[in-house]
Amino acid sequence: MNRKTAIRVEDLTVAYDSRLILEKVSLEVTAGQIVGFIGPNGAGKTTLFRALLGLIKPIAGRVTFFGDAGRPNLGYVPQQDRLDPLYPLTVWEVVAMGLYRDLGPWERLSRHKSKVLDALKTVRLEREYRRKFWELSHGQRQRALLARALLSRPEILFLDEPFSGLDMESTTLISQQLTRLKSEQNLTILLIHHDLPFLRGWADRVFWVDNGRVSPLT
Ligand SMILES: Nc1ncnc2c1ncn2[C@@H]1O[C@H](COP(=O)(O)OP(=O)(O)OP(=O)(O)O)[C@@H](O)[C@H]1O
Repeated sequence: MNRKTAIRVEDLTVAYDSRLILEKVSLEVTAGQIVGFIGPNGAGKTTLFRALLGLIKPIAGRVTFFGDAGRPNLGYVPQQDRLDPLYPLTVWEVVAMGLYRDLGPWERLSRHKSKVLDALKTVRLEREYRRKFWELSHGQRQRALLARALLSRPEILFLDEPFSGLDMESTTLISQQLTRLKSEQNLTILLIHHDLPFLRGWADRVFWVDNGRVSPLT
């Protein structure tokens, strides 16, 4: 494996209680690629992402990043329905959370205003920043969550159904931004999406998740 392999998964097995969800999954993701995951509801796509992110402990197997260089900075945009709807934060505050990892203990967020503003501009939300996050449309919220993830400068970005419920305009905006980040910053992007023709046309590779297995479609 060389630096060009962003993620290497070997014989990954994940279970909830005693129920096997993923069984001996092996795959590789090349750095700087957009990789789609598709499969039936409940097949284990989110579980795969959570295991790769280190949020669930697998019962067996190994995940290595960039030739075993330790855990890189991983960005994650979960499905919106898994967020806490009571969050009373503004759009600005939600996006600025992407900076927390970089801030020193006494450093003030206000020093980084321009970074937050740039991130908001990337997803065309610069005029919405004072609004409450939960007052935004679904598509605008998705864009804010992407801006938050990008602000943390991930080396690998995981997106769980980033286009679900989005209109054409937001889908096009987000997919164009992701393609740009891939080309300009060699960002590795993994996403779950249910539209196979779209994935075939846009992603570099597509994996099918079903029956505990993950197999390449393209
Ligand atoms: N925390 C949990 N505890 C127990 N079972 C779980 C947990 N999370 C998910 N599951 C179960 O594991 C299976 C895989 O769920 P997962 O969310 O990974 O599927 P998915 O492919 O992402 O589905 P969808 O396309 O519907 O989002 C499902 O049967 C689900 O009910």
